Amino acid sequence: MDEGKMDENEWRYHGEGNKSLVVAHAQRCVVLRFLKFPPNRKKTSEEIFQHLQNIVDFGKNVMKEFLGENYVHCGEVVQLPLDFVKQLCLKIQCERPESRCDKDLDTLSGYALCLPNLARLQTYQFAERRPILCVEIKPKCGFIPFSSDVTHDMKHRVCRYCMHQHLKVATGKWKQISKYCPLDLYSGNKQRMYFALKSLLQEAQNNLKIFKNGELIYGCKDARSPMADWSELAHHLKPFFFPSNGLASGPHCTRAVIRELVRVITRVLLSGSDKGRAGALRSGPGLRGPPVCEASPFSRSLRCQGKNTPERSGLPKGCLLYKTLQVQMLDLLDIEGLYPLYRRVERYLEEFPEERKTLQIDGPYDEAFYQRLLDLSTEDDGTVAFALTKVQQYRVAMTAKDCSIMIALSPCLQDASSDQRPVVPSSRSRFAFSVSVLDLDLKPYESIPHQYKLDGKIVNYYLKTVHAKDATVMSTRFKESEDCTLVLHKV
Ligand SMILES: O=P(O)(O)O[C@@H]1[C@@H](OP(=O)(O)O)[C@H](OP(=O)(O)O)[C@H](O)[C@H](OP(=O)(O)O)[C@H]1OP(=O)(O)O
Ligand SMILES: Nc1ncnc2c1ncn2[C@@H]1O[C@H](COP(=O)(O)OP(=O)(O)OP(=O)(O)O)[C@@H](O)[C@H]1O
Repeated sequence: MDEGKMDENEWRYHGEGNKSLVVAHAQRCVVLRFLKFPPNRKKTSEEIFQHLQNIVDFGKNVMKEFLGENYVHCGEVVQLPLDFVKQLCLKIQCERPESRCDKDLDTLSGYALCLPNLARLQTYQFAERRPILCVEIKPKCGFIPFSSDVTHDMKHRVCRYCMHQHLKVATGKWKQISKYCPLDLYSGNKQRMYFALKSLLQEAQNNLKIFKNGELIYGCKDARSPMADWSELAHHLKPFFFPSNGLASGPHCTRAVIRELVRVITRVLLSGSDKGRAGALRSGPGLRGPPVCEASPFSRSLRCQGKNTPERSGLPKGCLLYKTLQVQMLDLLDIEGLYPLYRRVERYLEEFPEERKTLQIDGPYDEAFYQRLLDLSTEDDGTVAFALTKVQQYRVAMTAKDCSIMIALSPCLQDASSDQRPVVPSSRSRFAFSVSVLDLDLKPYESIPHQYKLDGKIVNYYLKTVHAKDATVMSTRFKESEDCTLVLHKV
């Protein structure tokens, strides 16, 4: 990229989250990722540069190690002309969802991250002529805490995502409770994974987006977004899954197309070679905690039918979901066990503020930082060193609980080789695919007290309002017979 000759008209708004905003180049397969801040939050250009460089270093030295070279794209920090950034900011403002406009794009430093556009197959530098479908999933935390520091029994039975849903609906963030449960997606059991993916398609919230040729065609910006339209989605997807077949339109076609999509995504999620050092964590967290969440409609429906709980995770060890789960499980103590250790580090820093640098609280995220994450002992010897290791592991785990997985699918031409990229078959076509992870920014040390308070709020709200009315909730969630229909489909 020639930073000297930047033209805002060559870039389009692509998407944003709570902390960054992304624009995509119209022709080339690259994006620029800018940081966002609340208005009046003054950060120097040097601080912003350092923040971005930390993101790159953390990706390179930690996440690539855990998740594997092929899945992680760190990008590089670029310096852009300030005039270009200001014009770009004005140009895209009207496309930003209102709910995200509480923060402004950083137009003062001129720094951004340049990354491959993961909504297209990233092995090519230039946009391919072949159509590309991309599914982005933010799976969230895939396990139930196993720590003995947990004080509410409910946290050992219902996962955080399912509990948090109720608070989110009560506060107006989303309109309705999703049937998605991360434990179903991470189960490795195909039926549970189908159910999880279908639930995401029904109620995408911020957990699912679909792009066609880099354009968002499915996803939900906020609670005011219109209801998801499956027939419109199927219309977009039909040429991918039934390319030369005159499948009639209508509900039958919609169902067939959605089913193909769900099957292909499941296969891709279960694929993968065992590269990366998540294995370094295998002797540690392992598969602990209950295998199902009591609030998941899938497990509830099995119980309704008098069937046993489904089997424990069958995720293949090489797949990205497995590796992500291993990193999430670095949260060995749960926030309840971690918070006192955070307080210990805080007290130490109050006494010796100059030590903040030595403790690598704000980086550098280098090889030494990575090596310390591999110490999985939970025996507290009362030292600051022990507390610090657990705090840093918690931050890394929280990062893995909030990252997104991008799956890019490109139809293979009949009998053509796929340029050595992996291929996934569907019933009427084949796709070359790539899987990547995004949003691997290490969670800040300062967010720990917020996590502690939020955890209490989520559990208390669930206990007070939902669990008390459990019988009612259960009957409403099971009015729709399709919950069971999916379970009964042969895989
Ligand atoms: O706490 P959670 O689980 O609600 O996660 C937050 C996300 O909300 P979600 O529940 O996924 O809708 C939240 O996503 P949204 O802004 O709601 O789309 C952010 O990802 C937030 O991370 P950060 O503070 O921007 O680094 C996330 O905060 P962290 O907890 O990961 O720091
Ligand atoms: N390299 C990329 N290629 C294509 N799209 C991307 C890329 N990076 C980010 N995006 C898109 O931009 C959106 C916002 O990016 P990201 O999730 O990194 O924002 P964030 O503000 O850090 O998120 P959060 O709200 O979780 O803190 C993503 O959901 C994704 O759709």
